[in-house]
Amino acid sequence: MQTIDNYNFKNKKALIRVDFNVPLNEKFEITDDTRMRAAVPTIKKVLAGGGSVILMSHLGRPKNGPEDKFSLKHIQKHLEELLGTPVQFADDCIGESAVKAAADLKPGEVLLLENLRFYKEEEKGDENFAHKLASLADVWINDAFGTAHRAHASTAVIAKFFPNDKLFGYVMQGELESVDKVMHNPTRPFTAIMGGSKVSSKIDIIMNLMDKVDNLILGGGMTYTFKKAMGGHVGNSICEEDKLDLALEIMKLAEEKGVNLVLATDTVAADAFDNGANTQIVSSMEIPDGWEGLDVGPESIASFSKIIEQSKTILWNGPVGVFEMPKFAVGTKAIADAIVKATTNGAFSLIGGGDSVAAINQFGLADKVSYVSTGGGALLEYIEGKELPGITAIRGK
Ligand SMILES: Nc1ncnc2c1ncn2[C@@H]1O[C@H](COP(=O)(O)OP(=O)(O)O)[C@@H](O)[C@H]1O
Ligand SMILES: O=C(OP(=O)(O)O)[C@H](O)COP(=O)(O)O
Repeated sequence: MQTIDNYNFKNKKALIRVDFNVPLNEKFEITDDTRMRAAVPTIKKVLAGGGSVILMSHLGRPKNGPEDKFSLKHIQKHLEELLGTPVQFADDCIGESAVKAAADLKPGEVLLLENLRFYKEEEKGDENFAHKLASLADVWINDAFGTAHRAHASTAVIAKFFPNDKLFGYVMQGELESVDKVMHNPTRPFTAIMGGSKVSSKIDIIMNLMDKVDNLILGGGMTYTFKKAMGGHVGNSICEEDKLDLALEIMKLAEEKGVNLVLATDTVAADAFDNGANTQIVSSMEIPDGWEGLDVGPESIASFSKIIEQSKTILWNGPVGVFEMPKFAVGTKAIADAIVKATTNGAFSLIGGGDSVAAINQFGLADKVSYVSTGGGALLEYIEGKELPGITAIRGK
């Protein structure tokens, strides 16, 4: 199989689908460039091999054609800094300016195309649009893991125009290797920590993990749906009343499959959803009226940490408290610390999902775990066992 490592890029134009969908502030400054930094090795590999690079990406979700706030020109300068080389910019992705800039591109040069989603054909997976993109280059590299769950023109449909010249980039390779290691070949014990606000948004993953993990730690807002289902009193805590039966079903399934399902036993309850709220530590089964659980308590932190530190494979998705407020970030920080400790002792740890990645970055611990995914929705769908169009386009079914 052709890979980015054995492909001969000499004098070839490589069209790389990257996920440069980075957050920008009101001054159009990049507030988190993780996805851009991740793409650098693939770009450098092509350049070092004597090829030229044409980068294409979406940014945000423009709905009505070109709009300055969604223009990729906002990231051009920072990309030049990351690559240490000039980056040309075409103000279109398929029109005359793109065609001319691509045709004039010399080995060693980099061209960034304008936002793909300025054309509705991108999200529609339009074949003619994909063909126009494909005509710009000799080889297509998909390195947009964060967008691999979208069957769009540039992420999937375009593959048919490169039957012998389609490759995964290093981001894709790294993500797939990490998830496969965790999901198909875990060293045991394997512990998954699932947090976040609702059980309904995590149910498919929980079910898929049930056949694979030894320990399943459930934290965050979803805890209270379980506690209520068990006959507890959850006060004002977030709780999905229509998912009580589902919670009981999950507990029963865990028992049948021999999975050690671990829920918080104590909770940091607050009298308001506010960093300045009054707090008290209470049993997760007995949260007083007028109070809501916003973080796990010290007893839960101790039991979660012990399990995590003894694990050899760890998957973490979703904060176990409202970590955006410092007062309720203690549990999530403790999880991160335990994962770092386990990793230092030889465990393989994969962190993914928008908010858990934001949390690990906020704590400055991203480089102390084995792998931090660049995918949010894409990673979750992959862990759920779904087929991702951006992967199938290259690997086949
Ligand atoms: N006890 C809680 N009550 C309310 N919200 C919570 C609680 N614990 C965590 N959350 C919230 O859950 C959100 C993350 O949920 P989710 O999107 O499912 O996670 P991820 O993005 O990591 O997949 C965070 O904004 C966090 O504040
Ligand atoms: O940021 C992204 O996904 P994520 O918010 O799930 O991490 C990707 O760039 C995909 O964007 P989309 O969800 O607008 O298709």
